[in-house]
Amino acid sequence: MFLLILFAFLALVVGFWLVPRVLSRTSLGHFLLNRWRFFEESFHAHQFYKIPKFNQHMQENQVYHQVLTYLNSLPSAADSDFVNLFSGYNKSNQIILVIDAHQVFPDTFLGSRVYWKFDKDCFVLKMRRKEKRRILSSYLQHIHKVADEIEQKSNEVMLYINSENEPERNGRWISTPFTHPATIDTAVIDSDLKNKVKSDLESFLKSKQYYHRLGRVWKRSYLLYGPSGTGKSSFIAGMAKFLCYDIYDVDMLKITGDSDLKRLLLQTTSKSMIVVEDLDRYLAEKSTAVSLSGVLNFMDGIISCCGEERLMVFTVSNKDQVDPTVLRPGRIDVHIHFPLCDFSSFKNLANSHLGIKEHKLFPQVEEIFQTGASLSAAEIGEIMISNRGSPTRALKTVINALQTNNDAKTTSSKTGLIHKLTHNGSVTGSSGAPRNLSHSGSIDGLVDLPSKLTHSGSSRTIEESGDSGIFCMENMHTGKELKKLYGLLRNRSRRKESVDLDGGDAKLST
Ligand SMILES: Nc1ncnc2c1ncn2[C@@H]1O[C@H](COP(=O)(O)OP(=O)(O)OP(=O)(O)O)[C@@H](O)[C@H]1O
Ligand SMILES: [Mg+2]
Repeated sequence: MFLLILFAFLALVVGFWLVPRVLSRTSLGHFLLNRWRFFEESFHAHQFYKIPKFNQHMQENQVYHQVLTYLNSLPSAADSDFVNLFSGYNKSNQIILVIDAHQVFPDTFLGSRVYWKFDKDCFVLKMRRKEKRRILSSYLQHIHKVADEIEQKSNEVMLYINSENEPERNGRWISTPFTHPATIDTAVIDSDLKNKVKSDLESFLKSKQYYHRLGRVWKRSYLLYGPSGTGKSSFIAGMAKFLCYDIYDVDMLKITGDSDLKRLLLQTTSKSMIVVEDLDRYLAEKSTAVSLSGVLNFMDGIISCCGEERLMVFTVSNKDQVDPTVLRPGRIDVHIHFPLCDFSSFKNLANSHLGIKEHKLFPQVEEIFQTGASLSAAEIGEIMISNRGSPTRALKTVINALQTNNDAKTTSSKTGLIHKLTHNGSVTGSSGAPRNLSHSGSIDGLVDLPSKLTHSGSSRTIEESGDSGIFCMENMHTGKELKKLYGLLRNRSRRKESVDLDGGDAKLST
């Protein structure tokens, strides 16, 4: 009898305490649970919903994106057999879990169990047929809400670039998190101008009803114009971060024609910025397969209504050389001028780069600016970064570079060709058009139109310095050296062709 009681007691301990614990810690338990679920589920009739990544027009399906965000946040995603671990985009010490393909993710909503299966380009939702009327629509709304909240919290901006046109590829845009550190506030431009841009963007965000009442597409186009290295691209980054919009950076060289450009536009989403940099160069050189009319339709054609709440941003170095039809209101609503540095922007750069508000060399710098010398913020900024350990050396180098720029201008008025020292010490050549002397930065379309200003088209041309490679500014501090180099390069430039480096693609230009 005693043995029987002992045996019964042991059986109870094993049955109620040991077995569940062993099972919950072993893959056997996991296996049995899955089998049980499968068994139980097989008594119900199910409905399946497919959510493909792209629709029939190859546009990204927003529901797919939301489901992905939602599933990644579910505890069942972390518990699945395979999970991808990635480092955080903005915080490298953060680990992000991302679901893996071919896994099944159970979820419970309003007391019903549903299952998600994930394949590379498609999600499949499985739910009991008898429950679909009760939960489907509110479940999808729930996913939308949760995904929206997660995205708003993450504040993450994505950069999309267009790939080559490969028929077997689904969609042409390749995305990566956009982690550019520039903001509108870090741009060294007139602070009034910054505020005007910010309030223009803010009022755009609130204007959906207004645009629709007028029968207009809710979009706004910006033209950023000015010489190379004046901060146009960095400002675009700042605008995207300000709006929390994704950037679609259109590489016109990879587009095979007008209809290809339209297709690309169709594959963009709303709440985004479509960016075309150096538009003037593509149009002038005819280096893209897109025609002028293709560009005009892209900017303001009937197709531009697809995917509202959009900003289009174009950069050019010299807007006077762009066909006026490209610039008409509607195609371009706001013109922002990015001038070369003046003394005031130089002081802002000295403050941000060297941490100095005043210096005994400032009067000398001001004087040389007054003579008409000027360099881009990129050039002056780079000199300051290279010499940040010694503000005096940095200022002296800036003075020398400005002096050289001035000398070059004087010579160019005779020879018609300017050679100037760039930020990294290399020598640039640019067309000899006169540089403007207004440096305040201005915004047309919103306020005054600085149409009287003309700017030299300054494509960044780095001239090879022969055997020794590109000259480096860090090694040169005296005006004598700079002048010697300038003279040497002037002689060389008459004989040699130059290498045009732009966006990393080296291209010979003569
Ligand atoms: N106004 C500015 N304020 C702050 N930094 C600037 C400014 N202009 C240029 N820079 C700095 O110079 C570098 C080049 O700037 P950016 O690429 O934005 O110039 P860009 O006008 O787009 O030149 P490009 O026409 O050659 O593409 C960046 O590192 C940027 O931080
Ligand atoms: Mg740029």
